[in-house]
Amino acid sequence: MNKYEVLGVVGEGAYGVVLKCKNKETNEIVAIKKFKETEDNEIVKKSIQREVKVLRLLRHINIVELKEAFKRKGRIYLVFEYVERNLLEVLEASPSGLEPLYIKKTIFQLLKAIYCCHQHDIVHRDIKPENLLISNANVLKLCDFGFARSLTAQTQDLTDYVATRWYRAPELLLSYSNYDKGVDMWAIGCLLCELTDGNPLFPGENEMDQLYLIQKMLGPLTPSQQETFSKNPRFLGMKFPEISKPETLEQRYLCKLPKRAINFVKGLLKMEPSERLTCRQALKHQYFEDLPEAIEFMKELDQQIEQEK
Ligand SMILES: Oc1ccc(-c2ccc(-c3cc(Nc4ccc(CNC5CC5)cc4)n[nH]3)cc2)c(O)c1
Repeated sequence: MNKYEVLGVVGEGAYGVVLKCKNKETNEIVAIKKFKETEDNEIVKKSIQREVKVLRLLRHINIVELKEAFKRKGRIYLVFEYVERNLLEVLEASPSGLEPLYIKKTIFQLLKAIYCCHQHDIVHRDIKPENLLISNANVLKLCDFGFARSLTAQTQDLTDYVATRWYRAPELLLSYSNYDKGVDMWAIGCLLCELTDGNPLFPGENEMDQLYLIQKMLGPLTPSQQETFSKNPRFLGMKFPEISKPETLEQRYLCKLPKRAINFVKGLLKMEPSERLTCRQALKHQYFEDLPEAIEFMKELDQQIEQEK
């Protein structure tokens, strides 16, 4: 850390802290994640190794770049590119929501980042405004893979999973084992709605309230989700309040989103994970068909699909 000057804190969590730093030799501004635990803690060491392995896999313009990793006095440091702001700050500057074209461009960039993750069988699991960085040129950079997991990983060490509740898919709220790429698609649906009017779609105050708000808009849990709920000791003896006045997505966003955008969100917010749009299907959705960068990307994607055949 001698070659870096600490300029401030940009993020803090159970893991440690993310610092804004300047490289004294090059004057480059970077973000450095400093882990709280030393490498003596074997569980933490394995978790950091997994995080670095994931980060080294994911090289993409819309994913924040890991520049280097080093150890000093038993502590591990990850050096990343620094980006000027996050989407939470952009939202806070526009409390009634963002411009429709800005939303479309931002969501399309996020889908490209998640497509890169999903192609490597990596699920981010914590998509939210704080984890979406926005450069001065409005380039989106997905960050913080602290909760990302490889679907091919044998271990299901999910006890540490405390990602943000408001963007969590029903299957994650009900259990921590059977999740897949659909949890990221759900979060993107929640995010698009929030960018539209500045209000979180499902601001649950606890896990029961979260599940209640979801069902109030999207209908009841699926039979298998209801079975998981009834067997989960965390919810023993609990029942959902009667849903007096359900409000559909259409009712809530009819005057705020065009029909195509509402169809797109409905494709992401399916209660049954297997019915949700995949990232590839989302990228090809009608909602993006008037976006020039989408037309170009579709050509590349179709060529890639042809090559994969
Ligand atoms: O596994 C991991 C762990 C950490 C990261 C990570 C990498 C880079 C960053 C980062 C943050 C950042 N810039 C930034 C972040 C947050 C803000 C919000 N305002 C802050 C509070 C004063 C403003 C700017 N640039 N780069 C943050 C997290 C990562 O991408 C993956």
